[in-house]
Amino acid sequence: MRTSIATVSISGEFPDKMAAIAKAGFSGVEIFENDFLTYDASPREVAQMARDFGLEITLFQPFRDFEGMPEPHRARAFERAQRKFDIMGELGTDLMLICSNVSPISLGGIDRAAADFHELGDLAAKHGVRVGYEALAWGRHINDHRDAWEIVRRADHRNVGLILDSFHTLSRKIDVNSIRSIPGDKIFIVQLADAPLIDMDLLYWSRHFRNMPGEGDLPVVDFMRAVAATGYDGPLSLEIFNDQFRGGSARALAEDGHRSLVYVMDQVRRLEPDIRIDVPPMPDRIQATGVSFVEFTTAEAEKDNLVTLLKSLGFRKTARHRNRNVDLYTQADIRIVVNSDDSGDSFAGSSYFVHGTNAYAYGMKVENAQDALARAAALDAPVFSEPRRAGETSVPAIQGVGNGVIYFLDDTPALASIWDTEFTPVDDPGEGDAGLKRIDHLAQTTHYDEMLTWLLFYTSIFETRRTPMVDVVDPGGLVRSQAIESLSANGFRLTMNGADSRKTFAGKFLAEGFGSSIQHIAFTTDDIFATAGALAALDFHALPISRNYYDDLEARFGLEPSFSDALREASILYDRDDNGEYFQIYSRTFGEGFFFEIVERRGAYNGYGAMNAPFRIAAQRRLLRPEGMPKR
Ligand SMILES: O=C(O)c1ccc(O)c(O)c1
Ligand SMILES: [Mg+2]
Repeated sequence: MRTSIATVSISGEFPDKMAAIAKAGFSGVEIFENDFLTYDASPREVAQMARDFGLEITLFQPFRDFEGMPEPHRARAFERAQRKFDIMGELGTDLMLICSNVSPISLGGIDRAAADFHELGDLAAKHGVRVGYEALAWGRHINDHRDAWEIVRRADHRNVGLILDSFHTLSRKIDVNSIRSIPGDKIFIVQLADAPLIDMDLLYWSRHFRNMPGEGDLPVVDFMRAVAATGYDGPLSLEIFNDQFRGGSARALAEDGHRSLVYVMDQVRRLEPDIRIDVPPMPDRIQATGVSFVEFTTAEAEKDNLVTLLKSLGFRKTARHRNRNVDLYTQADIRIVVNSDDSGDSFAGSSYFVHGTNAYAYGMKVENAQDALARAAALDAPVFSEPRRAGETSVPAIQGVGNGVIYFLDDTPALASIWDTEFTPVDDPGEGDAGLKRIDHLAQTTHYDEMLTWLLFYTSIFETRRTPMVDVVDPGGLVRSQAIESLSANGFRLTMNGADSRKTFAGKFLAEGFGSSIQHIAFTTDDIFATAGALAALDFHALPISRNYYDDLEARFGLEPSFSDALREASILYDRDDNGEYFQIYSRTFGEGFFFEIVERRGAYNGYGAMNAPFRIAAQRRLLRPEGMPKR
């Protein structure tokens, strides 16, 4: 598979862009003319730079307002083209993109445009180059790839072909199956971009909101299925105009881009088994069935706070690692590993050193851990391993958000028995159970501009879907929240919270913990009131919630006062929708803003209580104030 990306899609100066593009594994690059014009180097130097990075220049673009012009503009357009063809010779690329004319003085007319292209084809042939015609969704006369194809067909020149761009076709909801009847060898290059569904002007949407395939809402896979059916086997090139990306990390953007192309083609191959698709074979998206454990790294001197909190949640120390200063706390199907191993050769130790106490790793339950590793690796996820000591199992693992570790656990004997082979049981009666049953979800906090990266990471590797993004208002700014969840109930659930401002509660966590990581873990109970009672006996201190919240809740849902009193007394938050009910209790925070949540889902409630989040945040912020509560 030849992969390419336009220089506009990546932040930075020309050499930074090229370096990031090459490193992420692309075979080619589209030179966006403005990036070239504003960079102070000759075309030959740029050609050399691309060669040095091992990149083919797949396309030079865009050339604007060419076809259907009245004289003298028409003659000038040909002169301009000739100049660009000369530059292309020096750049060492043979393909130029001509986007459909937007000029108000352009005349229109399919045959006029075809005649212009035929003549341009002759000029291109003299220069040993080819031109491809792309219908901009907002083109003056041509805004549909079917019309662009008709012009190319009538131009009937071997140096003139069609360029397809998923955004222009999909933004106008043009039937992608119309692509299937175009000969593959007349499609000179295919550009791919996705975008979130936003109802706005097409040009503005295209220039500011495009994103990588799989990050948005457009059916890019259907588009590519149709392209694949034509027999097209040229480069797949990303062309992403995005305001946020312009200021993002070149390396991360290039990596996301490469992952998105591999992911698209993997899906196309599964949906079109009879078409040869050149993408490395890999297992299908991995079904995650839950979280088997979460591991905290901490230090001996610091672990008491965490352990006290765990005990107040009804956890009991049930085992200790045979070789290391690592304890296992359990309750029903929940395992919390507390790692204060400071022997110096462990990743846990270095994570503690950088971030302090944090939930740096978790174990994901999958059917086949090796398959999970293979798929993640094929999608460019960093494979994680560290030195093992005698008697320790190597668990397949990758690194994800904030370099945190995701271990894959399945039922093969070595992995299923790890808690027995690596740990020795401890006889600690504990102080009582709180009725917590399993991990409902993990919540990862990231910088807002990393959210798309991690959404793509999770949805491309695992069989998950993302829920719509919700805005959570924190008095210090907006936090955007989106969940990633398995398609089956009781599978894997994770929420991502993206913070822009360090004045938000989530933003403070990022700033003080030095980066993205798990900020909270939610456990399930089957009986929230019984759990609240048990927690009180364990000296657990729930996050206190304001009285105003309960007054509003009662009014909003028409609750019985006795019911809302019971919620208030136990500091339980409540939500309800057509599917069922949701109850939440939060712990107070520890460390740099980490906390636990306990939830009960009744009926088929499938959300995360988003409307309660501002109340939770306000309560957490109140506790952050040194005096606790404002003076009256
Ligand atoms: O927004 C534009 O002008 C523009 C230019 C070139 C392209 O290939 C494209 O898809 C859009
Ligand atoms: Mg384009």
